[in-house]
Amino acid sequence: MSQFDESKAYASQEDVFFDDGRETELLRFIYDKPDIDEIRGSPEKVLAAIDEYGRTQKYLMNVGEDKGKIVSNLIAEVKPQTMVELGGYIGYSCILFGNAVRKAGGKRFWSLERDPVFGAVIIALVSLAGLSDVVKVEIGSSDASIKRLYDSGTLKHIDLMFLDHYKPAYKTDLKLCEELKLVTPGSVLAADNVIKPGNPPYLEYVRSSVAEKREAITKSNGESGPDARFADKTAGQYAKRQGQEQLHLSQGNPNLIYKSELVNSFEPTGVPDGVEITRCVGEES
Ligand SMILES: C[S@@+](CC[C@H](N)C(=O)[O-])C[C@H]1O[C@@H](n2cnc3c(N)ncnc32)[C@H](O)[C@@H]1O
Repeated sequence: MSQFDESKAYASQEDVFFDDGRETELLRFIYDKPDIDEIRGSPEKVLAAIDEYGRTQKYLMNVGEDKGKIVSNLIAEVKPQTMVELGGYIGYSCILFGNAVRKAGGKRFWSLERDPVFGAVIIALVSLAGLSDVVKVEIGSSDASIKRLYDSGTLKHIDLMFLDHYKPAYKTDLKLCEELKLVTPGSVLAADNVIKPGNPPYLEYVRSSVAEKREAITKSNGESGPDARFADKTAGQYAKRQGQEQLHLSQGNPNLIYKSELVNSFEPTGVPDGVEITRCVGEES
């Protein structure tokens, strides 16, 4: 793993680090820039302006340059026709990966974001970056959005999925995608924040054998709340707006065979983190 370049570190993460007005402040920061006309139509310049805000103004919970590069390289390798991200925030990963999907010849990048204000910021910045032809933003809870897009025939298969939303929902949303056959052999998953704050239930699931997953179904207790292994802060991250979270319960498809590896990297602040890259390589009958 390469060293973190401290000169590009974001401001440190505060106790309250999102949903305090900084997301709309970011829009003003970018649109007030004297070179706004040169930023228009350039994904790279929009990303640079977001990074400048994160470094000089306030922390933003973006994937950042280092982990972003891992997923961008994966996009160049997988060449997804359709990529889905769970959790868009202000659109950093959406612009970075939507641009990479377009460059790789892909057709669609879906950003599923629950918060309507964050969703509006994503739409504004995607438009500024000139990516509205490839990127579509779906506002609503990820499980409901996945089902809605599937039911309408809009989303038929996921070639590559970036998971970066409510940590306890990584596993439950993956199982929903398996059940709907959106994730099948050939699909690839990239899960953020598997070190900070960590995601033991998700890592256990994608690293399990088919036999272990079949066995786990027989022991499932049908609870719809977050797994007890998550810290309270992680389990309650969105409690201000959501109250008690309800997770979609699905048996998924335990017969899918995954090959999974951790790639170590850094948060944009320089704090160590990692991305779990999981490839669905087959299905047992
Ligand atoms: C870490 S941020 C995403 C950062 C973004 N991927 C990036 O790197 O630029 C997590 C986002 O997930 C959203 N979110 C949380 N739970 C969600 C859910 N169940 N469905 C959709 N979005 C969700 C939050 O509102 C927040 O904007």
